[in-house]
Amino acid sequence: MKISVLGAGAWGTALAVQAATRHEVLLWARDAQQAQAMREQRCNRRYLPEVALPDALAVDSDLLGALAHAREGLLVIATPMSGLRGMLQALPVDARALWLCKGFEASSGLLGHEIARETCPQAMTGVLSGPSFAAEVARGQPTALVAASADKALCELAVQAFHSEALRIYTCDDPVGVEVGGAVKNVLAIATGLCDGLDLGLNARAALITRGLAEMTRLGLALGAQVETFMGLSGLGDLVLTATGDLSRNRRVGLQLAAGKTLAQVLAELGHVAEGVYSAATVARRAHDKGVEMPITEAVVAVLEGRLTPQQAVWQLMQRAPNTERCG
Ligand SMILES: NC(=O)C1=CN([C@@H]2O[C@H](COP(=O)(O)OP(=O)(O)OC[C@H]3O[C@@H](n4cnc5c(N)ncnc54)[C@H](OP(=O)(O)O)[C@@H]3O)[C@@H](O)[C@H]2O)C=CC1
Ligand SMILES: O=C(CO)COP(=O)(O)O
Repeated sequence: MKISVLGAGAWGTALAVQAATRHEVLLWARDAQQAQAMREQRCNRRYLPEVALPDALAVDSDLLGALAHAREGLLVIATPMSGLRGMLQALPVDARALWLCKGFEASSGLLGHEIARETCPQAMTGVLSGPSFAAEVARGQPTALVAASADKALCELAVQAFHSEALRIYTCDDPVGVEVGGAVKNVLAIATGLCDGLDLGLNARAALITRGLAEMTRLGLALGAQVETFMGLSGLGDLVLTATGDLSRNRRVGLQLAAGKTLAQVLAELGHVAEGVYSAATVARRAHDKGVEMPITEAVVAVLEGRLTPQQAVWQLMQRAPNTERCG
């Protein structure tokens, strides 16, 4: 199959490296100099320096060429959420496209499938998500993902493209739930980073993950998702990975804020996108619009906006009135 991966950050590069062992893959970078450096060095030094690019993987900065390459195959959008709309607008009308980004678009407050409905309603689109640190996928370590779309044929195409000895691709007909899980887990990973950075202990971390999952589920249900999706790879699975794994950029944001750095310092040092930083306020707003309570998310927003210190946010959460445990 011909596949074009649009976006040459850590995740796009990792998936392109994996798929290039079995398919004709082209990796598109928007920066011509970066594309040239990757071709010459056979390595993405900026975003995934530890992994060699296979000879079979083509790298280019010509977007029209990349779209034409996968005309009959699969387009994979691997930009951050902020770049998704632009990519969807560039798609051919009958494209088959999956995006990898996890978040809400900060400017509109929309999820990927809502942006696709606005920009390319005739294309066959969906999302590929789940617990997957790029470096582990690029090294061929066992990973399970979920492809979600209203279009079953697109899910099957994702399986053909990426299912392999190292990567299991499950399919799902609940793109809303899969996208809510991917977006909210990033905010909760910041929360868990804050918690661990303040050395609050393992009990506190388990409580945050569990109550965070309840927040994610509540928002998802209000937006039309299916409850089981939150027990799956894109919900609980990705939440556990990102909240506990130090490879997570979102978790690292929380850890560094707890250590007393400013958000500007943390982002400057990170060198990669941390989607939770850009999605947190939208998650809180969409929850508010639906009358959904998300106290952990609101605490993260307050810390990111500098309205509360990490310690004050913890104090505020612990002062909440006793409540019945509801998991969704
Ligand atoms: N890394 C991971 O393990 C995983 C990441 N994801 C998700 O995938 C998405 C991408 O993450 P990741 O690859 O790690 O990010 P990185 O920070 O590693 O790289 C971002 C890449 O996107 C490019 N880019 C940024 N804005 C645009 C735009 N408007 N148009 C085109 N390209 C753009 C950057 O190019 P330039 O250098 O020119 O700025 C860079 O190549 C995120 O939403 C993330 O949540 C999902 C699963 C796993
Ligand atoms: O989504 C991811 C793993 O599934 C990557 O998480 P971070 O963006 O926090 O690194």
